[in-house]
Amino acid sequence: MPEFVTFSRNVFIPVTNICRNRCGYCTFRRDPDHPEARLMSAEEIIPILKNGKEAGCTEALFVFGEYAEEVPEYKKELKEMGYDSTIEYVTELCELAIEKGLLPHTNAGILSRHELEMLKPLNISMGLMLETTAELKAHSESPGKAPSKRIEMIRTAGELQIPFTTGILVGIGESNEDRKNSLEAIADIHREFGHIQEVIIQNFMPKPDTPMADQVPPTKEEMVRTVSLARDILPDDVAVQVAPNLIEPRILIENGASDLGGISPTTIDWINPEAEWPGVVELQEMTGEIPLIERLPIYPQYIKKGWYSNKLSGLITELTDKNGFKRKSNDP
Ligand SMILES: O=c1nc2n(C[C@H](O)[C@H](O)[C@H](O)CO)c3cc(O)ccc3cc-2c(=O)[nH]1
Ligand SMILES: C[C@H]1O[C@@H](n2cnc3c(N)ncnc32)[C@H](O)[C@@H]1O
Ligand code: MET
Ligand code: SF4
Repeated sequence: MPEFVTFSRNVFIPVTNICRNRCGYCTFRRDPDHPEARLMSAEEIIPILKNGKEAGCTEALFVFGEYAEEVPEYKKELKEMGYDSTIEYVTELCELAIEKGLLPHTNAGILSRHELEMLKPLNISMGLMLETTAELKAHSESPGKAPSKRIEMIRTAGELQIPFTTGILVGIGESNEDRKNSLEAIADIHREFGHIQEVIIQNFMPKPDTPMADQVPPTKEEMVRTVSLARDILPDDVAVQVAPNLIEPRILIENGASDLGGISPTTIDWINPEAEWPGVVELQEMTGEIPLIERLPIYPQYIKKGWYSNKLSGLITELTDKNGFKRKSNDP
Protein backbone atom coordinates (compact mmCIF):
# COMPACT_ATOMS: atom_id res chain seq x y z
CA MET A 1 0.00 0.00 0.00
CA PRO A 2 1.46 3.43 -0.90
CA GLU A 3 1.98 6.04 1.84
CA PHE A 4 -0.11 8.48 -0.17
CA VAL A 5 -1.74 8.80 -3.59
CA THR A 6 -1.18 11.71 -5.98
CA PHE A 7 -3.09 13.37 -8.81
CA SER A 8 -2.79 16.58 -10.82
CA ARG A 9 -5.24 19.10 -12.26
CA ASN A 10 -4.93 19.77 -15.97
CA VAL A 11 -6.59 21.26 -19.01
CA PHE A 12 -6.70 18.86 -21.93
CA ILE A 13 -6.10 20.56 -25.31
CA PRO A 14 -6.63 18.25 -28.31
CA VAL A 15 -4.59 20.45 -30.64
CA THR A 16 -5.14 18.31 -33.73
CA ASN A 17 -6.86 15.01 -34.39
CA ILE A 18 -5.21 14.56 -37.78
CA CYS A 19 -2.83 11.61 -37.53
CA ARG A 20 -0.61 9.53 -39.81
CA ASN A 21 -1.45 6.38 -37.82
CA ARG A 22 -4.64 4.37 -37.60
CA CYS A 23 -4.67 2.50 -34.30
CA GLY A 24 -7.43 -0.12 -34.08
CA TYR A 25 -8.70 1.19 -30.71
CA CYS A 26 -8.67 4.95 -31.32
CA THR A 27 -11.57 7.38 -31.74
CA PHE A 28 -9.46 10.51 -31.22
CA ARG A 29 -8.17 10.45 -34.79
CA ARG A 30 -10.25 11.82 -37.68
CA ASP A 31 -9.75 11.44 -41.44
CA PRO A 32 -8.77 14.77 -43.05
CA ASP A 33 -12.10 15.01 -44.90
CA HIS A 34 -14.18 14.27 -41.78
CA PRO A 35 -16.33 17.22 -40.59
CA GLU A 36 -14.77 16.96 -37.11
CA ALA A 37 -11.16 16.94 -38.36
CA ARG A 38 -9.50 19.93 -36.79
CA LEU A 39 -6.47 21.96 -35.96
CA MET A 40 -7.24 24.27 -33.03
CA SER A 41 -6.22 27.91 -33.36
CA ALA A 42 -4.45 29.89 -30.64
CA GLU A 43 -7.62 32.01 -30.33
CA GLU A 44 -9.60 28.88 -29.44
CA ILE A 45 -6.97 27.67 -27.03
CA ILE A 46 -6.41 30.87 -25.00
CA PRO A 47 -9.82 30.88 -23.24
CA ILE A 48 -9.43 27.17 -22.38
CA LEU A 49 -6.09 27.94 -20.72
CA LYS A 50 -7.57 30.89 -18.84
CA ASN A 51 -10.55 28.87 -17.57
CA GLY A 52 -8.27 26.11 -16.38
CA LYS A 53 -6.00 28.50 -14.54
CA GLU A 54 -8.98 30.07 -12.80
CA ALA A 55 -10.20 26.61 -11.77
CA GLY A 56 -6.85 25.88 -10.09
CA CYS A 57 -5.22 23.74 -12.78
CA THR A 58 -1.43 23.56 -12.98
CA GLU A 59 -0.93 21.72 -16.28
CA ALA A 60 -1.68 22.35 -19.95
CA LEU A 61 -1.82 18.91 -21.58
CA PHE A 62 -1.26 19.25 -25.34
CA VAL A 63 -2.23 16.14 -27.27
CA PHE A 64 -1.78 15.62 -31.01
CA GLY A 65 -2.32 13.03 -33.65
CA GLU A 66 1.11 11.84 -34.75
CA TYR A 67 3.04 13.64 -37.52
CA ALA A 68 -0.07 15.28 -38.91
CA GLU A 69 2.31 17.05 -41.30
CA GLU A 70 2.44 13.89 -43.37
CA VAL A 71 -1.20 14.69 -44.25
CA PRO A 72 -1.19 17.35 -47.06
CA GLU A 73 -4.52 19.01 -46.08
CA TYR A 74 -3.19 19.65 -42.57
CA LYS A 75 0.13 20.98 -43.80
CA LYS A 76 -1.77 23.52 -45.91
CA GLU A 77 -3.92 24.65 -42.96
CA LEU A 78 -0.85 25.03 -40.74
CA LYS A 79 0.85 27.15 -43.45
CA GLU A 80 -2.26 29.36 -43.62
CA MET A 81 -1.96 29.91 -39.87
CA GLY A 82 1.62 31.08 -40.45
CA TYR A 83 3.63 28.04 -39.34
CA ASP A 84 6.08 25.94 -41.33
CA SER A 85 5.90 22.93 -39.02
CA THR A 86 3.85 21.49 -36.18
CA ILE A 87 6.76 21.82 -33.81
CA GLU A 88 6.95 25.56 -34.47
CA TYR A 89 3.27 25.82 -33.54
CA VAL A 90 3.69 23.66 -30.41
CA THR A 91 6.45 25.92 -29.09
CA GLU A 92 4.13 28.90 -29.57
CA LEU A 93 1.32 27.13 -27.67
CA CYS A 94 3.65 26.17 -24.83
CA GLU A 95 4.72 29.80 -24.50
CA LEU A 96 1.06 30.81 -24.36
CA ALA A 97 0.37 28.27 -21.61
CA ILE A 98 3.33 29.50 -19.55
CA GLU A 99 2.16 33.08 -19.99
CA LYS A 100 -1.25 32.07 -18.62
CA GLY A 101 0.37 30.34 -15.64
CA LEU A 102 0.15 26.67 -16.67
CA LEU A 103 2.99 24.14 -16.98
CA PRO A 104 3.06 22.50 -20.45
CA HIS A 105 3.11 18.70 -20.89
CA THR A 106 3.13 17.62 -24.54
CA ASN A 107 2.21 14.20 -25.94
CA ALA A 108 2.45 14.53 -29.72
CA GLY A 109 3.40 10.93 -30.50
CA ILE A 110 6.83 10.30 -32.03
CA LEU A 111 9.17 13.30 -32.16
CA SER A 112 12.74 13.54 -33.46
CA ARG A 113 15.73 14.43 -31.28
CA HIS A 114 15.72 17.93 -32.76
CA GLU A 115 12.02 18.39 -31.95
CA LEU A 116 12.54 17.15 -28.39
CA GLU A 117 15.41 19.61 -28.01
CA MET A 118 13.12 22.42 -29.14
CA LEU A 119 10.40 21.43 -26.67
CA LYS A 120 12.53 20.68 -23.62
CA PRO A 121 12.89 24.30 -22.44
CA LEU A 122 9.14 24.86 -22.75
CA ASN A 123 7.79 21.62 -21.25
CA ILE A 124 7.85 20.67 -17.60
CA SER A 125 7.51 17.02 -18.65
CA MET A 126 6.56 15.14 -21.79
CA GLY A 127 4.85 11.88 -22.61
CA LEU A 128 4.70 8.98 -25.03
CA MET A 129 3.02 5.68 -24.30
CA LEU A 130 5.20 2.72 -25.23
CA GLU A 131 1.83 0.88 -25.57
CA THR A 132 3.54 -2.51 -25.96
CA THR A 133 6.71 -4.13 -27.23
CA ALA A 134 4.64 -6.72 -29.12
CA GLU A 135 3.83 -6.51 -32.83
CA LEU A 136 0.03 -6.43 -32.84
CA LYS A 137 -2.80 -6.22 -35.35
CA ALA A 138 -4.07 -3.11 -33.48
CA HIS A 139 -0.96 -1.30 -34.75
CA SER A 140 -0.67 -2.82 -38.24
CA GLU A 141 -1.62 0.53 -39.81
CA SER A 142 0.39 2.65 -37.39
CA PRO A 143 4.04 3.08 -38.38
CA GLY A 144 4.56 5.30 -35.32
CA LYS A 145 3.64 2.47 -32.96
CA ALA A 146 6.62 0.33 -33.97
CA PRO A 147 8.09 -0.59 -30.57
CA SER A 148 11.63 0.24 -31.76
CA LYS A 149 10.60 3.80 -32.68
CA ARG A 150 8.84 4.35 -29.34
CA ILE A 151 11.79 2.98 -27.38
CA GLU A 152 14.18 5.16 -29.32
CA MET A 153 12.22 8.32 -28.54
CA ILE A 154 11.83 7.47 -24.84
CA ARG A 155 15.62 6.91 -24.68
CA THR A 156 16.33 10.21 -26.45
CA ALA A 157 14.09 12.04 -23.95
CA GLY A 158 16.25 10.42 -21.26
CA GLU A 159 19.48 11.62 -22.84
CA LEU A 160 17.97 15.11 -22.87
CA GLN A 161 16.89 14.80 -19.19
CA ILE A 162 13.20 15.39 -19.88
CA PRO A 163 10.96 14.17 -16.99
CA PHE A 164 8.85 11.59 -18.76
CA THR A 165 5.48 9.82 -18.65
CA THR A 166 5.08 6.55 -20.52
CA GLY A 167 2.95 3.47 -20.13
CA ILE A 168 1.33 0.41 -21.56
CA LEU A 169 -2.13 -0.07 -23.01
CA VAL A 170 -3.61 -3.26 -21.57
CA GLY A 171 -5.98 -5.53 -23.52
CA ILE A 172 -5.16 -4.71 -27.15
CA GLY A 173 -4.21 -8.28 -28.03
CA GLU A 174 -0.94 -8.60 -26.08
CA SER A 175 -0.13 -11.53 -23.79
CA ASN A 176 0.90 -11.40 -20.15
CA GLU A 177 4.44 -12.17 -21.32
CA ASP A 178 4.27 -9.14 -23.65
CA ARG A 179 3.24 -6.94 -20.70
CA LYS A 180 6.20 -8.22 -18.75
CA ASN A 181 8.56 -7.49 -21.66
CA SER A 182 7.13 -4.00 -22.12
CA LEU A 183 7.53 -3.13 -18.44
CA GLU A 184 11.06 -4.57 -18.39
CA ALA A 185 11.95 -2.43 -21.40
CA ILE A 186 10.72 0.69 -19.56
CA ALA A 187 12.58 -0.32 -16.39
CA ASP A 188 15.82 -0.81 -18.38
CA ILE A 189 15.51 2.63 -19.98
CA HIS A 190 14.90 4.23 -16.57
CA ARG A 191 17.90 2.47 -15.04
CA GLU A 192 20.01 3.95 -17.83
CA PHE A 193 18.70 7.54 -17.87
CA GLY A 194 16.64 8.05 -14.69
CA HIS A 195 13.90 10.17 -16.31
CA ILE A 196 10.72 8.08 -16.11
CA GLN A 197 8.53 9.71 -13.45
CA GLU A 198 5.43 7.60 -13.98
CA VAL A 199 4.17 4.60 -15.95
CA ILE A 200 0.51 4.52 -16.90
CA ILE A 201 -1.21 1.14 -16.80
CA GLN A 202 -4.10 2.08 -19.07
CA ASN A 203 -7.01 -0.26 -19.62
CA PHE A 204 -8.19 -0.48 -23.23
CA MET A 205 -11.72 0.90 -23.59
CA PRO A 206 -13.58 -0.52 -26.62
CA LYS A 207 -15.14 2.22 -28.74
CA PRO A 208 -18.04 1.86 -31.16
CA ASP A 209 -17.22 2.12 -34.88
CA THR A 210 -13.61 1.04 -34.46
CA PRO A 211 -12.05 -2.24 -35.69
CA MET A 212 -11.75 -3.27 -32.02
CA ALA A 213 -15.30 -2.41 -30.97
CA ASP A 214 -16.07 -6.04 -30.12
CA GLN A 215 -12.79 -6.88 -28.41
CA VAL A 216 -13.30 -7.68 -24.74
CA PRO A 217 -11.60 -5.13 -22.42
CA PRO A 218 -9.27 -6.38 -19.68
CA THR A 219 -10.99 -7.66 -16.55
CA LYS A 220 -10.46 -6.07 -13.18
CA GLU A 221 -8.37 -9.12 -12.18
CA GLU A 222 -6.12 -8.67 -15.21
CA MET A 223 -5.64 -5.01 -14.31
CA VAL A 224 -4.78 -5.91 -10.70
CA ARG A 225 -2.29 -8.48 -11.98
CA THR A 226 -0.73 -5.99 -14.41
CA VAL A 227 -0.46 -3.20 -11.84
CA SER A 228 1.27 -5.51 -9.37
CA LEU A 229 3.55 -6.80 -12.15
CA ALA A 230 4.44 -3.17 -12.92
CA ARG A 231 5.14 -2.44 -9.25
CA ASP A 232 7.41 -5.52 -9.07
CA ILE A 233 9.33 -4.76 -12.27
CA LEU A 234 9.70 -0.96 -12.15
CA PRO A 235 12.29 0.78 -9.97
CA ASP A 236 10.86 2.24 -6.73
CA ASP A 237 11.19 5.86 -7.83
CA VAL A 238 8.82 5.32 -10.78
CA ALA A 239 5.13 5.84 -9.91
CA VAL A 240 2.46 3.50 -11.29
CA GLN A 241 -0.48 5.53 -12.63
CA VAL A 242 -4.03 4.38 -13.31
CA ALA A 243 -6.87 6.47 -14.74
CA PRO A 244 -9.73 6.92 -12.25
CA ASN A 245 -12.19 7.77 -15.03
CA LEU A 246 -11.53 4.41 -16.72
CA ILE A 247 -11.41 2.04 -13.75
CA GLU A 248 -12.27 1.99 -10.04
CA PRO A 249 -8.82 2.59 -8.56
CA ARG A 250 -9.03 1.38 -4.92
CA ILE A 251 -7.98 -2.24 -5.48
CA LEU A 252 -5.29 -1.11 -7.94
CA ILE A 253 -3.90 1.22 -5.25
CA GLU A 254 -3.84 -1.75 -2.86
CA ASN A 255 -1.72 -3.53 -5.47
CA GLY A 256 0.87 -0.87 -6.25
CA ALA A 257 -0.69 2.10 -8.05
CA SER A 258 0.17 5.41 -6.36
CA ASP A 259 -0.94 8.02 -8.89
CA LEU A 260 -4.28 8.87 -10.49
CA GLY A 261 -2.91 11.06 -13.28
CA GLY A 262 -4.43 14.26 -14.49
CA ILE A 263 -8.08 15.07 -13.85
CA SER A 264 -9.69 18.15 -15.27
CA PRO A 265 -12.35 20.41 -13.76
CA THR A 266 -12.88 22.28 -17.04
CA THR A 267 -12.17 19.95 -19.97
CA ILE A 268 -13.08 16.40 -21.00
CA ASP A 269 -10.79 13.41 -21.61
CA TRP A 270 -10.63 13.74 -25.39
CA ILE A 271 -9.21 10.24 -25.75
CA ASN A 272 -11.99 8.67 -23.68
CA PRO A 273 -14.77 11.27 -24.07
CA GLU A 274 -17.41 8.90 -22.68
CA ALA A 275 -15.56 8.64 -19.35
CA GLU A 276 -16.27 11.59 -17.09
CA TRP A 277 -13.63 12.83 -14.63
CA PRO A 278 -14.30 12.26 -10.97
CA GLY A 279 -14.02 15.42 -8.83
CA VAL A 280 -11.54 15.73 -5.98
CA VAL A 281 -14.15 14.74 -3.36
CA GLU A 282 -14.89 11.56 -5.33
CA LEU A 283 -11.16 10.85 -5.63
CA GLN A 284 -10.90 11.15 -1.86
CA GLU A 285 -13.75 8.69 -1.49
CA MET A 286 -11.97 6.30 -3.86
CA THR A 287 -8.68 6.44 -1.94
CA GLY A 288 -10.39 6.12 1.45
CA GLU A 289 -8.01 6.44 4.40
CA ILE A 290 -4.94 6.87 2.15
CA PRO A 291 -3.98 10.57 1.96
CA LEU A 292 -4.55 12.18 -1.43
CA ILE A 293 -2.02 14.83 -2.47
CA GLU A 294 -2.10 17.15 -5.45
CA ARG A 295 1.13 17.19 -7.45
CA LEU A 296 2.39 19.14 -10.43
CA PRO A 297 3.04 17.53 -13.86
CA ILE A 298 6.66 17.23 -12.71
CA TYR A 299 7.40 14.95 -9.75
CA PRO A 300 9.23 16.44 -6.72
CA GLN A 301 12.48 14.52 -7.34
CA TYR A 302 12.86 16.17 -10.76
CA ILE A 303 12.24 19.61 -9.26
CA LYS A 304 15.01 18.85 -6.76
CA LYS A 305 17.33 17.73 -9.56
CA GLY A 306 16.57 20.98 -11.39
CA TRP A 307 15.43 19.22 -14.58
CA TYR A 308 13.49 22.22 -15.88
CA SER A 309 14.44 25.39 -17.69
CA ASN A 310 14.63 28.89 -16.25
CA LYS A 311 11.55 29.73 -18.33
CA LEU A 312 9.57 27.54 -15.91
CA SER A 313 11.26 28.25 -12.60
CA GLY A 314 8.99 31.20 -11.72
CA LEU A 315 5.88 29.06 -12.12
CA ILE A 316 7.40 26.18 -10.17
CA THR A 317 8.08 28.52 -7.26
CA GLU A 318 4.57 29.96 -7.47
CA LEU A 319 2.95 26.55 -7.48
CA THR A 320 4.97 24.38 -5.08
CA ASP A 321 5.45 23.97 -1.37
CA LYS A 322 8.81 22.97 0.11
CA ASN A 323 8.20 19.31 -0.64
CA GLY A 324 7.60 19.91 -4.31
CA PHE A 325 3.85 19.31 -4.21
CA LYS A 326 1.13 21.82 -4.96
CA ARG A 327 1.27 24.80 -2.65
CA LYS A 328 -2.48 25.31 -2.22
CA SER A 329 -4.50 22.88 -0.13
CA ASN A 330 -6.51 20.23 -1.94
CA ASP A 331 -9.81 22.02 -1.59
CA PRO A 332 -12.31 20.87 -4.25
O1 LIG B 1 -6.92 12.61 -19.81
C1 LIG B 1 -6.03 11.84 -20.16
N1 LIG B 1 -4.76 12.15 -19.85
C2 LIG B 1 -3.74 11.41 -20.29
N2 LIG B 1 -2.45 11.79 -20.02
C3 LIG B 1 -2.22 12.91 -19.07
C4 LIG B 1 -1.65 12.50 -17.73
O2 LIG B 1 -2.62 11.90 -16.94
C5 LIG B 1 -0.99 13.71 -17.01
O3 LIG B 1 -0.73 14.70 -17.95
C6 LIG B 1 0.35 13.29 -16.41
O4 LIG B 1 0.13 12.51 -15.26
C7 LIG B 1 1.23 14.50 -16.00
O5 LIG B 1 0.70 15.17 -14.90
C8 LIG B 1 -1.40 11.16 -20.65
C9 LIG B 1 -0.12 11.72 -20.59
C10 LIG B 1 0.91 11.10 -21.27
O6 LIG B 1 2.12 11.66 -21.22
C11 LIG B 1 0.70 9.92 -21.99
C12 LIG B 1 -0.58 9.38 -22.06
C13 LIG B 1 -1.64 9.99 -21.42
C14 LIG B 1 -2.94 9.48 -21.52
C15 LIG B 1 -3.99 10.23 -21.04
C16 LIG B 1 -5.38 9.89 -21.28
O7 LIG B 1 -5.71 8.87 -21.91
N3 LIG B 1 -6.32 10.72 -20.83
C1 LIG C 1 -2.68 8.84 -25.16
C2 LIG C 1 -2.93 7.39 -25.09
O1 LIG C 1 -4.31 7.09 -25.00
C3 LIG C 1 -4.41 5.71 -25.17
N1 LIG C 1 -5.66 5.33 -25.85
C4 LIG C 1 -6.04 5.54 -27.14
N2 LIG C 1 -7.23 4.94 -27.38
C5 LIG C 1 -7.61 4.32 -26.23
C6 LIG C 1 -8.72 3.51 -25.87
N3 LIG C 1 -9.70 3.16 -26.72
N4 LIG C 1 -8.78 3.05 -24.59
C7 LIG C 1 -7.80 3.36 -23.71
N5 LIG C 1 -6.74 4.11 -24.01
C8 LIG C 1 -6.62 4.59 -25.26
C9 LIG C 1 -3.16 5.26 -25.94
O2 LIG C 1 -2.37 4.51 -25.07
C10 LIG C 1 -2.49 6.56 -26.28
O3 LIG C 1 -1.09 6.49 -26.37
N1 MET D 1 -1.14 10.24 -31.13
C1 MET D 1 -0.23 10.14 -30.04
C2 MET D 1 0.06 8.72 -29.68
O1 MET D 1 -0.76 7.86 -29.85
C3 MET D 1 -0.76 10.95 -28.88
C4 MET D 1 -1.80 10.34 -28.02
S1 MET D 1 -3.16 9.48 -28.82
C5 MET D 1 -4.28 10.73 -29.11
O2 MET D 1 1.13 8.45 -29.20
S1 SF4 E 1 -3.87 6.58 -30.66
FE1 SF4 E 1 -2.66 8.40 -31.26
S2 SF4 E 1 -1.37 7.53 -32.92
FE2 SF4 E 1 -3.03 6.08 -32.69
S3 SF4 E 1 -4.57 6.74 -34.22
FE3 SF4 E 1 -5.08 7.68 -32.23
S4 SF4 E 1 -4.16 9.68 -32.37
FE4 SF4 E 1 -3.17 8.44 -33.90
